[in-house]
Amino acid sequence: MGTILKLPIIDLSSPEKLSTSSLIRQACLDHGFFYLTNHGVSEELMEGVLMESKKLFSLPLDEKMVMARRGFRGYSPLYEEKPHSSTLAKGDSKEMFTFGSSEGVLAQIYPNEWPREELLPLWRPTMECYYKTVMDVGKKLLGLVALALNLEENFFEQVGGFNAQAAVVRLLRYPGELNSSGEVTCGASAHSDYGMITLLATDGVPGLQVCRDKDKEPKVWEDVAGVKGAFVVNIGDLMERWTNGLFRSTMHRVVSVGKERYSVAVFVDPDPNCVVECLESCCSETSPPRFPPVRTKDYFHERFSQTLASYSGSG
Ligand SMILES: O=C(O)CCC(=O)C(=O)O
Ligand SMILES: [Fe+2]
Repeated sequence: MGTILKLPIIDLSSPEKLSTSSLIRQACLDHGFFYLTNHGVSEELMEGVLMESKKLFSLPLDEKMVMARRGFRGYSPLYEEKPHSSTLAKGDSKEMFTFGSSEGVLAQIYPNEWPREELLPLWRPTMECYYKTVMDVGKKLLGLVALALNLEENFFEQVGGFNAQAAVVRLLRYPGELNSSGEVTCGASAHSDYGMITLLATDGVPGLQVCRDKDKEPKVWEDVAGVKGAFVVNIGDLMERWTNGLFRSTMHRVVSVGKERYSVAVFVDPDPNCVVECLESCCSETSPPRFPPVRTKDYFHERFSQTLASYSGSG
């Protein structure tokens, strides 16, 4: 492991909205990563989600394959995802389970897969509770991000950037296998997240690393330590586009440390129909828009079809 990166800590419960939003602005300019504390999701719920996640991944493979991913949601077995940067011939050493809101139009287009109630009775209520609770965090946080960009607090909601039914939760299990040749084994190869913001909870096992300068060779990877009870938050590519590159969607990966690891990533993403266009407040004569407007669903379609084997784009 390399050096540990000291990330800024943002206290979501602070009543000083303006000073919190300026801390967020600085964190997004410098790192694109920060810790979020006092967010209102209880440790009990976070631990409950990790526990239920462990139970799901412990099911026999054929039981998990009944829920195999169609489109965006469901179970993805080991090695299914293979980002461009992957050096592994067989894909990332991780298995995942993705679900979204059970309510609204999107839940009809992309139906959730659930494990059988007889097998895991607490699974669905725990996950649905987590989804709803984290959406409140996402909404509050995006309000502060909007303030950090000198926009109205409800800007992202108004433009469809925040839709409490468009987020997805991804449960991850990294088996932690090590390569006998001494090479780095990636549970998640170097990538940036596609969407707006990601809220990550982990079981405390290390492995997450960021590369602050993706153009520098050789790449410098710094470790992100887990902080108990805190979310690790990072900016995604669509937010980077929105801010004309001002806020950074930082490259990151998960390396194997020889120990099994569980994490839960919540991708707070725009509504599929939301058009993401460089904000005027982030452009000027000397800094013209660097990205053309893009519809979220078209952007995701392109990105997913590059990384997921058998991606069809529909439910
Ligand atoms: O598991 C982690 O710590 C990070 C996962 C991640 O980066 C992702 O799923 O996009
Ligand atoms: Fe990621």
